[in-house]
Amino acid sequence: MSFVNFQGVTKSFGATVAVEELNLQIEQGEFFSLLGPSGCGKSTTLRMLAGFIAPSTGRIGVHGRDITTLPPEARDIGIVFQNYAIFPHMTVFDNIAFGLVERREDRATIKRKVDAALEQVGLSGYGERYERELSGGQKQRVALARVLVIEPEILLLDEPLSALDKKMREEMKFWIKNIQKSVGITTIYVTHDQSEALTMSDRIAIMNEGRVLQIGSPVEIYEHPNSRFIAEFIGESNLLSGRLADGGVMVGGVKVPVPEASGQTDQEVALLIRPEQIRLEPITPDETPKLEGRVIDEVYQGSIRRYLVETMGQRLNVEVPNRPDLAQLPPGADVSLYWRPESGVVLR
Ligand SMILES: Nc1ncnc2c1ncn2[C@@H]1O[C@H](COP(=O)(O)OP(=O)(O)OP(=O)(O)O)[C@@H](O)[C@H]1O
Repeated sequence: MSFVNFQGVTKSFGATVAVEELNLQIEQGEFFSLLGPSGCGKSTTLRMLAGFIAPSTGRIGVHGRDITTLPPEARDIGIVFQNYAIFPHMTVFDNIAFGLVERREDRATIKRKVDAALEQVGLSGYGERYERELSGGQKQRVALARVLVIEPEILLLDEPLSALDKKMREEMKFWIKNIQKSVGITTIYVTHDQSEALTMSDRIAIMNEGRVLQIGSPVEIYEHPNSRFIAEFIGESNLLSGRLADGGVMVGGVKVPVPEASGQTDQEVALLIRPEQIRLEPITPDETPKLEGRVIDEVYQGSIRRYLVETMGQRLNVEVPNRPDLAQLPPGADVSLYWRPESGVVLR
C-alpha cells in the first residue's frame, strides 16, 4: 500500500473540471513533483491533499487512513507556498516557534527544536531578525523551518521558488533536495518549471488539462516521453515527421534507423531527437554521410552554440558544446549529422 493514495479523484468548479479521475500513488520518503502548464490542475491536487478543498468524487488516503473529509488541521501535513507566509511582526525565532507554541510544548523544548531547525536551514544566528531583514531565499528557509519543526508526515511545496531570482532559485533547488533527503520526509512539489522538477524529484507526474499524462523518474520522462506533448514540454525537442518503415523511420526519403519501431509500416509518426544528441561535422570531399544538411543559422550562447540545420526537408535544432575541438560552422556550411539510433524516440 502506497503512502499517499489518490483514488479516482475528480474536482470540478462549476463547469470547469480542474482534476479528472486522478489515480496517483506516492511512496514514503519520496520527492514527488507535479509538473505541468498553468491551469493543468496541479495546485488543485495539492490543495485537496492539504484539505483546503474537497474532491467532488474519489478518495484520498495517507498511510492507510482515509483523509478525504478530514479538515486541514487534522491532517499531519506541512505546506510552503510561493509567497513567504512568515509573520512580519515576529522574529525569525518566534515565527519558527509558532506551531510549537500552539501545541503547548514547554519553553526548553521549543528553544531546542527551533535552534535545531535554524541550524538545519543554515540560519543559526538569525533568530532575532525580522522578515524585512531577510533576503527572499532566507525568507523561504524560515518558511520551510517553520513547517519542518513540527515534523509533519508530508511536506507540500507549492511553487516555493518562483518569487526568487534565477541565481537564488538555482541554489535553493539543490538546497531543498538535500534537506528533503536528510530529513527523509515525503514531499510533494508543485511547479511549472521543468528544470526544478528534473533536478529535485525522485519521480515526476506530468499533468495537462486535469489529467496525468506520464509518471516516471526524471530520466524516464526526459529520455522516453510517451507523447509529443511531453516531448515538447520537457526540454528542447526536434520532432521529425515521418512514416514507420522496417527498422527505421522514413524522413524525407531517407530511412533513419531507430532501435524499436513497433507499429504498422507506413504509419505516420514523429521521431524525437534532442538537440544535444546530434553531432555536426563539416563534410569533407571523400565522405559519404548518411545524413547531409546545411546550417541555416548559428547562435552563440556562451557555453553552447545553437545551430538551425536543414536536413531531409525539415529543420533541426542542434546544440553543440563550445569547445575548441568542435568545428564552428557558419550559416551556409554543408554538414553531416550523426546521432545514435537509440537517441531517437518514436512518438505516435
Ligand atoms: N476556486 C476555483 N474556482 C473556479 N475554478 C477554479 C478554482 N480553482 C482552480 N480553478 C480552475 O481549475 C483549473 C486548474 O487550476 P489549478 O490552480 O489547479 O492549476 P495549476 O496547474 O495549479 O495552475 P497554476 O500553475 O497557474 O497555478 C483552472 O482552469 C482553474 O481556472
